[in-house]
Amino acid sequence: KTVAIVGCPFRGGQAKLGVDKGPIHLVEAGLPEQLAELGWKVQFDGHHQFEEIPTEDDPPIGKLKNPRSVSRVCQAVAKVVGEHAKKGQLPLTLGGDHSLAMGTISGTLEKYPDACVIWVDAHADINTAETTDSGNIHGMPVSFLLGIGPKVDEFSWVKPVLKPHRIVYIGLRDVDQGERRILREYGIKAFSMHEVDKYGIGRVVEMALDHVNPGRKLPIHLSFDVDALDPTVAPSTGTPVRGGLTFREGHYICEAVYETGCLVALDIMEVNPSLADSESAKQTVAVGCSLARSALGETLL
Ligand SMILES: CN[C@](CCCC[B-](O)(O)O)(CCN1CCCCC1)C(=O)O
Ligand SMILES: [Mn+2]
Ligand SMILES: [Mn+2]
Ligand SMILES: [Mn+2]
Repeated sequence: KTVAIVGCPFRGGQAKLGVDKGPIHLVEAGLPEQLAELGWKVQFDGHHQFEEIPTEDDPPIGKLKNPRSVSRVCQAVAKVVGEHAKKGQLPLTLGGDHSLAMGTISGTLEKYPDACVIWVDAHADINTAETTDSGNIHGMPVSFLLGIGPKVDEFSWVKPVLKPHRIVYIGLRDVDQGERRILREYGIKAFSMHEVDKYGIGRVVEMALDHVNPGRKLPIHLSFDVDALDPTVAPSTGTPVRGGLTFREGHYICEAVYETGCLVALDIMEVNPSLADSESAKQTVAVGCSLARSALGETLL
């Protein structure tokens, strides 16, 4: 089986410099070789070069920042991920900020329209053009994929391919008021850190899978934002929030998803190697690599 590494050095969905260097550091840390070690055929045709749209040519649309750049890059990513999936490969997208998931999930659902999404994150990333306060599109990809909120012409290429009952969240602990309303209104299932504490990660993952993939028959797209982990575990990321998943809880999710045999696509997002001292940056990159390995079959015994 082939894993196709899609390196996406992109930071337009948010304001901090450095998250575009995430893919470069993950690859330099040896991720391709580590996956080959696991028995995967690894295809990595170099990081994708996205031509930058100069900021003066990409003024905000309403509150949305860098809209044209985000849209263009995500559309390119959707094509690339879709192509790899159609070739029967498993696309592993390395971010870059989480706005990229608009592209990756669009690509996956083109090949696997029934795929379900497991979204591991401190945040719901479901703000609409109306509810966002930051205008940072990395806080919005899920709303575009669901086709909810006011239409934004720039993003008309994003089709409403995702259904509310086909996504489940694990790790939420920083959800805006507008997002809480949307989660309730659309009946979207979310296991926050409260549920992780209450039931334990094993039960939470089982309940999450039972919700989106009851017979374990549907393909799974796992979109992992490293800020789901506690900042002591993954410090070098743009929007850290205390009270997150332990190293083991994060890896358990990946191991359990792999065990279903349903994984068809994986995103490792929001690794920003420039936000902390080099030790913490290295630690965060190493965690990104080990999460990917666990989701792709690495076991402890
Ligand atoms: C919770 N929503 C935030 C963060 C989105 C994080 C995106 B991710 O990809 O890293 O998950 C924060 C919105 N504001 C809340 C009030 C204080 C300032 C930030 C947003 O900008 O929409
Ligand atoms: Mn490629
Ligand atoms: Mn996110
Ligand atoms: Mn997040």
